[in-house]
Amino acid sequence: MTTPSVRRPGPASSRTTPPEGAAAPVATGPDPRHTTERMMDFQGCFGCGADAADGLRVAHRDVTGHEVRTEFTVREAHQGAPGLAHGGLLATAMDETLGSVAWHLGKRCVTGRLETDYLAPVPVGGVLHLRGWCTGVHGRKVYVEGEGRIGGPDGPVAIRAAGLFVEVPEEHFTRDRTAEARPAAAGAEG
Ligand SMILES: CCCCCCCCCC(=O)SCCNC(=O)CCNC(=O)[C@H](O)C(C)(C)COP(=O)(O)OP(=O)(O)OC[C@H]1O[C@@H](n2cnc3c(N)ncnc32)[C@H](O)[C@@H]1OP(=O)(O)O
Repeated sequence: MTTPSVRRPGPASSRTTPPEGAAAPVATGPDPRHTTERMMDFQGCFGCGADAADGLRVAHRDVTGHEVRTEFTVREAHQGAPGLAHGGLLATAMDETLGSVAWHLGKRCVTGRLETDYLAPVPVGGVLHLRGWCTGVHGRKVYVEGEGRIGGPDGPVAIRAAGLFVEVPEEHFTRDRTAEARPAAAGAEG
């Protein structure tokens, strides 16, 4: 008797697949991280920032065209089950990598949607080799896919992902959101 193979579709759903008419990825300007002093000085990112004491310290290794390579070293503090990386943190490392693809294309983006498939556990002490690439651009929407491999850049795939990143103005990061963050008044409609 042959064992039926498990069907593993690609990571992208209809919401993370570029629609008909989407443009091929082309850089439309400099990386917005390098265009203002505020961004150039910013090291607080939980994904990659040197000033984020408890951050993941995802290391950006290489950019080729619309493809980015990073590495995430899994430490004890990143455990979910004993000895293994927490899936949410692996998704964060992937978010960092895929988001960076959009920024390298000159697009100041935030994550609108992130989809992940977990194919193999990632052990503490291991290095996840991540790769993200753009699959298309449609208006403000940047479509990105990625994978993370263990044991080396050509090792087995442990995680796959697809994301939709949405371009926002600089004001998205500078606006005073204090009032929005306050608890809603008692009796107010949600
Ligand atoms: C320092 C640099 C670091 C670089 C790496 C960064 C990695 C980390 C990235 C992050 O963690 S970002 C933080 C997490 N994400 C957020 O906080 C985003 C919160 N959401 C929003 O702010 C807004 O919902 C958003 C800006 C995404 C969209 O709101 P808008 O009012 O600007 O636009 P709109 O809602 O009209 O959506 C624009 C288009 O995107 C589509 N869209 C938005 N969210 C979607 C979604 N979730 N699924 C599918 N489509 C979506 C939407 O349908 C629409 O499509 P069309 O143009 O075809 O009409």
